[in-house]
Amino acid sequence: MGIFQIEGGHRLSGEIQPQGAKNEALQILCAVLLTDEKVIINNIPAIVDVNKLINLLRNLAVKVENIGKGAYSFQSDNLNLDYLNSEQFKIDGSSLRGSIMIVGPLLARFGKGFIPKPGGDKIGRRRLDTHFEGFIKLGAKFRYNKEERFYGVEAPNGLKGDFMLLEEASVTGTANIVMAAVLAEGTTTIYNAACEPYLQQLCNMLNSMGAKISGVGSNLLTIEGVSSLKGCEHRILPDMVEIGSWIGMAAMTKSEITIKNVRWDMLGIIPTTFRKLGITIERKGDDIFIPAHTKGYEVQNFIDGSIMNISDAPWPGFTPDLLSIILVVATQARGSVLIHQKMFESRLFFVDKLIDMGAKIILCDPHRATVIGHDFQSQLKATTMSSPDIRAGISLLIAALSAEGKSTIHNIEQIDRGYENIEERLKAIGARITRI
Ligand SMILES: CC(=O)N[C@H]1[C@@H](OP(=O)(O)OP(=O)(O)OC[C@H]2O[C@@H](n3ccc(=O)[nH]c3=O)[C@H](O)[C@@H]2O)O[C@H](CO)[C@@H](O)[C@@H]1O
Ligand SMILES: C=C(OP(=O)(O)O)C(=O)O
Repeated sequence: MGIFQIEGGHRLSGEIQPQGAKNEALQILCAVLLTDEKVIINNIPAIVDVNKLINLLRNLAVKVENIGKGAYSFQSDNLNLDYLNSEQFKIDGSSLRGSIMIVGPLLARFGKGFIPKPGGDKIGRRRLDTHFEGFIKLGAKFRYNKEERFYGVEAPNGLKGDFMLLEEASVTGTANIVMAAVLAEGTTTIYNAACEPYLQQLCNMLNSMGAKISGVGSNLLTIEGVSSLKGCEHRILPDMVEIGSWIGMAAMTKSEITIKNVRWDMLGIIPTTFRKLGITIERKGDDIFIPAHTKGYEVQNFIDGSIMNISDAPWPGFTPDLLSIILVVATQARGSVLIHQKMFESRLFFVDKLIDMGAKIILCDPHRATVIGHDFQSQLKATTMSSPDIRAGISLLIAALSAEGKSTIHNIEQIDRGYENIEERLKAIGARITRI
C-alpha cells in the first residue's frame, strides 16, 4: 500500500487546473454502451476508479482508443456479453461503485444486465433498491443471488415506459434508470430524480445522441423512448468536489490559490457553504481566487445568533462528498460549527485522527460532529494516519499540510481513486509531499 510523507506548515501558492469530474465520468463512460456508434469523451480524469471502469469496458470488448490527454473514443459495436458470466467480471465489477451503471444501458440495449455487489467507499449502507425498483417498473425481471451477491435484470421482450416516484433521489440510481428508459418503448416519467450536475451532463449527452429527455436539471424527468442512439462528442465538467477540496486546502494552509476554469454556473451552493466558514472566495472570470487567510476565518452565525450547522442534501443541496473537507477546515476556524452528515453513517469516523492531531471535535453520534475551531492559536500536530475513504483521505492530507512537522498517510490508494496525480500538482504549488 502506498504512503505519502508530508512536511506541513508551509504556505502554497499558484494556480490549479481542476481535473474532470470523477462521478460524471463514471456515468458518461457507462453511456457509451448505449450505441454501436463512436462516442468521443474529453476531459476524462486519470484516476483509479475511472481507469478501472475503462478497463471493464475493454473487457466487454468496447473498442477504446486514447486520442489525446484525457480524450478517448469508445465504440460498443461488437460486445462480448459472455464476459458478464466470467469470474473476471466479478472482480472488475465489484472494484468500484460506478460499475453499477453499466446495468441500465446493457438492459436497454441487450435485454439483460448483471452486476456483482459494487465496491466504492465504505461509508455506510449503500443500497441499490432504487436502481432495481426502477428497472422493475420498466418491465424487467429481477433476481439476486445472495451467496454470490450477484444482481441480474432481464427483459427479453424489451422495456416499457412508466411513471415512477423514486423512494430516494439516488445519484447513480437515477442515471441507471435514465439510461434504461431512453431506449424503452413509450414515455417514462421519473419523479424525485436526482439532478446533480453529473446527471444534467448525462442527460445532455444522451439528448445529443438522439434521446428525448426533458426536465433536465429538475427532479421531474420525462423521457420519450427512441429505438436507437447515435454517437456524439462530450466534455466532462471540472470536478466540483476537487474544486471544493482546493478551496479548503487554500484556507487551512493560509495560501493564495487560483483555481482555474471552474464552471461557476455549475457549482451550486458550494462557494456559499465555504463562505459560511468565513472563507473569502472571489470570482475572477471563470476562476476562483482564494486570498491568503493570514488573519484566519470566522464562522458565521445564523440570523438568530444560533450556532452554524452545515449538512448535506441531494442537489441542489450541499454534496455529502465535501462535508469531510468542510469539517477539517472548521478545525482552524474562529467559532464553532455542527457538521451533520445525513446521508452516510460511517463517514465521520475519521475525526478520531483529527482529534489525535489536536483538533477540538465532539463526535456526537455517527452522523453529527461539533467542531470548535482553534483560530490558528494552536497548530495541528503532525502524525501517522491511514486514509479510510477518498474524501476523508484528502481531508487528512489537508490537515497534514497545515500541521507543523512530518506526517505520514497510509492507504493513499483511496486518495488516488478520486484525485489525479495529486502529489505532483501539490508540489507545483509548493507542497512538500513525497510518495513512497
Ligand atoms: C459514483 C458516484 O456517483 N458516487 C456518488 C453517488 O453515490 P450513490 O449514487 O451510490 O449514492 P445515492 O445517491 O444512491 O445515495 C447516497 C446515500 O444517501 C442516501 N440518500 C440519498 C438520497 C436521498 O434522497 N436520501 C437519502 O437518504 C442513500 O440512502 C445513501 O445512503 O452519490 C452520493 C450522494 O451524493 C455521493 O456521495 C457519491 O460520491
Ligand atoms: C463516495 C464517493 O465515491 P464512490 O461512490 O465511488 O465510492 C466519492 O466520490 O466521494
